[in-house]
Amino acid sequence: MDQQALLAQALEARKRAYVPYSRFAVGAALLTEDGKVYLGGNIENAAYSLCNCAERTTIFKAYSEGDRRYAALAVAADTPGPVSPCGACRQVMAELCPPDMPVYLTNLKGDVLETTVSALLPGAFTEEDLRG
Ligand SMILES: O=c1ccn([C@H]2C[C@H](O)[C@@H](CO)O2)c(=O)[nH]1
Ligand SMILES: [Zn+2]
Repeated sequence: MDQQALLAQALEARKRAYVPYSRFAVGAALLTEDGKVYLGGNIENAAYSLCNCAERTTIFKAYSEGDRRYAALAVAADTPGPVSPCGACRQVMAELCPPDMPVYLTNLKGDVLETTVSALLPGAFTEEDLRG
């Protein structure tokens, strides 16, 4: 699956968002090394701090289904430029995805930014930092 197809899946995933509070739907599509695609949207809550981003919904879905090797992630939202994943999602990507994994960011206008997990969070806190 190429970049364009994965981005199309991320746009499709926006339909899975539950966003009664922000009305800001985000979609993410995670491609596994086996060629499977997991979709997820952001899931909000009346207790606002419990809102879960599309990126984490998708990565957690894949991980908890036993799919643990990922090839690429695409994210889509209605933003002026390519959507910018929040810090929490960058940290989760740094933990569960390969550092050089491509991340494709887009918006409804078709702007695309191709980056990587490590570029999104330089100097990430990792498991290694827990060793004294
Ligand atoms: O990259 C992002 C940025 C924001 N959100 C969600 C969180 C919240 O539900 C809404 C507004 O921040 O968008 C995502 O899902 N992904
Ligand atoms: Zn996030």
